[in-house]
Amino acid sequence: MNNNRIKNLKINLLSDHWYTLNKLTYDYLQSNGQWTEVVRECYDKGDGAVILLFNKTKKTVVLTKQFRIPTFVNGNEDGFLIEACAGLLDNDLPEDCIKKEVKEETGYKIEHVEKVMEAYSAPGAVTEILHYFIAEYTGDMKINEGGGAVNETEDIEVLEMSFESAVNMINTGEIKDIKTICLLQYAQINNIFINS
Ligand SMILES: Nc1nc2c(ncn2[C@@H]2O[C@H](COP(=O)(O)OP(=O)(O)O[C@H]3O[C@H](CO)[C@@H](O)[C@H](O)[C@@H]3O)[C@@H](O)[C@H]2O)c(=O)[nH]1
Ligand SMILES: [Mg+2]
Repeated sequence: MNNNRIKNLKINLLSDHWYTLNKLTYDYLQSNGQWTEVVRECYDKGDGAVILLFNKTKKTVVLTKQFRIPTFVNGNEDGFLIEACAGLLDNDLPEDCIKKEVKEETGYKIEHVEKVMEAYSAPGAVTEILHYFIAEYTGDMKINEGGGAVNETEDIEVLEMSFESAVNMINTGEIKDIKTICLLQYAQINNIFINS
């Protein structure tokens, strides 16, 4: 951390029941030359990784569907969200984390992943940086049903659909998850079904 426009950073813990919510107080040097005290709440749930699994021959992708309570209390009628497979890093490297999540959530055992970008998920309030990957999958890589880690009470449906329908679901609003939209649009822009 290195920025001569902030000083006196104080961190006060508000909650650490599961992840960590802190209140950060700091002095910020505005562009007009004045120092002002700023208070911001900052939610630290760790960093994560996400992946778009795609099959070039079938022109399909594998996505997941699960209940997401924050969306249920904010306009998502049944609370179920279609997402690219993703997980929290815990203490793993992003590449190791995403291979583990793919196996747990979708049942595919993948060896090769390609990192395509990193991005902050919600920089005004959440610390998370997300590592974005793509990888090819084939039927013979399927080693179990997926569905998520039982001991974490995950209940994940695995969806395989054409890339075209997935992209169309962004337009219809059936896909409304930012990391998933980013990856599908990355795939479109970079023609991954043709080039990679
Ligand atoms: N008991 C309890 N369990 C929790 C809580 N919050 C999360 N969990 C559990 O922690 C596990 C997290 O599962 P992962 O697959 O590792 O993460 P994820 O929820 O899919 O998160 C991914 O998507 C997020 C949303 O887009 C990303 O923010 C995140 O970085 C990651 O990519 C799940 O079993 C979930 O039930 C909580 O407050 N209490
Ligand atoms: Mg997950």
